[in-house]
Amino acid sequence: MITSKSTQATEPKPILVVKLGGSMLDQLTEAFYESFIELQKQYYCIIVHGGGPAITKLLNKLNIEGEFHNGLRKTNLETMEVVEMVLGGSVSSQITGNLTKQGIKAVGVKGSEASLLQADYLDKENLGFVGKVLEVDATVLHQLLDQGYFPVVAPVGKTLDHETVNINADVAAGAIARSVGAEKLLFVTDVPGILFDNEVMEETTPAEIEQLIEKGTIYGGMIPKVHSAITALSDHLQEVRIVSGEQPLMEDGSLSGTSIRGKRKEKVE
Ligand SMILES: Nc1ncnc2c1ncn2[C@@H]1O[C@H](COP(=O)(O)OP(=O)(O)O)[C@@H](O)[C@H]1O
Ligand SMILES: CC(=O)N[C@@H](CCC(=O)OP(=O)(O)O)C(=O)O
Repeated sequence: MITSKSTQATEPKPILVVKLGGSMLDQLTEAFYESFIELQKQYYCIIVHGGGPAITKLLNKLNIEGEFHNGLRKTNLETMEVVEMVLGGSVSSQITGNLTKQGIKAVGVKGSEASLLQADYLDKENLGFVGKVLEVDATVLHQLLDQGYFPVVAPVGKTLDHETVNINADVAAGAIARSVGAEKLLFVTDVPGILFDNEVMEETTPAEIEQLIEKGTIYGGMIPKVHSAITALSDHLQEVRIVSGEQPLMEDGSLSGTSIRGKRKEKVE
């Protein structure tokens, strides 16, 4: 006999958005995934994941050339098919599978579905099917959270002409955090925080970050992370953290890595 189990709407809690970097995905331990059990007692949790290395691996296997411009993958139609397959398929399943093992009701959601990530081309001529976020319709996320599910979002978007586009996962995470009114945003990556002279900076500000980028201390994949962090900061979301995926996340999600706080400048993209 088929039995059905309905879920109950849960009590109001703040929202925590966690961006899982592709750099770290294969190294995340069971203890790391287990930490979401505790985190869920305090927060509604949403994961937005990357998967750059997994995309590159499959492109290489298929002998499709990859090319990056300023950290963004040039994406033609053929590449886009692989991006969607990897992010919305294998990577999403890897994460939801690991959460499910912990008894968490994880559900994979593609940003291109349910109007979640409405996008436009960032620079169609030079980058092809790479998107920038125009608008986030977070209804599907709120519905899932209300019903006790844990959304795991793949960073692909849909343009007004109904094409699927590839969105940098840091950018997608920042946009989603702002749209859902998250109280906390964590970027989980392969370094213990923002490094300065080989030391982890415990805290920094948008103004200091701009100087560190100018000096070349912050470069490469850390740039979209800090820019997305700065863009996400608001009266509601007063702190963003960049943390390592090597340890389980702390229960209050705040005890390690680099804390970014402070007012953002008017126009940081
Ligand atoms: N100041 C910095 N501190 C730490 N990491 C930095 C810094 N500047 C650049 N990086 C680079 O950023 C990388 C993390 O970004 P990225 O590779 O895109 O990871 P992810 O896949 O987690 O998004 C680090 O591995 C490091 O090489
Ligand atoms: C436009 C663009 O570059 N998209 C990224 C999407 C995945 C991503 O951002 O993954 P990480 O977080 O692992 O870097 C890409 O194709 O690699």
